[in-house]
Amino acid sequence: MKKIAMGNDHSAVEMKEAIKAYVEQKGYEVIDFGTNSSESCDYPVYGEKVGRAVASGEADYGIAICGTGIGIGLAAGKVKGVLVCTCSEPYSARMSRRHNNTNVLTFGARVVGVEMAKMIVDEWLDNEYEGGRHQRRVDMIFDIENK
Ligand SMILES: O=C[C@H](O)[C@H](O)[C@H](O)COP(=O)(O)O
Repeated sequence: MKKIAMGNDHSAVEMKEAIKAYVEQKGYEVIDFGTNSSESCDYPVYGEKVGRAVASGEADYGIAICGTGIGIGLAAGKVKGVLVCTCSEPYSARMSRRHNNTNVLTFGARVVGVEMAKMIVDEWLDNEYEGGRHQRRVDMIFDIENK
């Protein structure tokens, strides 16, 4: 069973619960890094946890949610080996898998509703990386990390 690391800040507890149930229903196991409280907290903590789980291989994919998806995505993307897709519509989610081989998806609980989030998650999880010419470009991104 493929594993998804999930993390979120205080703005996205309800969204996380809805998406967690949705991906479990799709057949994934979820590793939930929290937060599970609506008390104000700092999204970099949870972005890093998701990023590290994916980079280490503990999880196959990561889904991280904050108010906009931006801050938690910036944090997850600082972990070496992580490629983040922050998006608010399904087309970008789809293409980020097919062309960019992203391994962490983020979106904003204050930006999209649950049904749009499910569509984004579907496109992201149900599409495969195409490789080929795209691998050269993805390798170039990782080269930047090593400079
Ligand atoms: O990118 C950051 C996220 O959108 C946070 O969820 C947001 O900044 C939290 O804002 P506040 O502390 O006002 O709830």
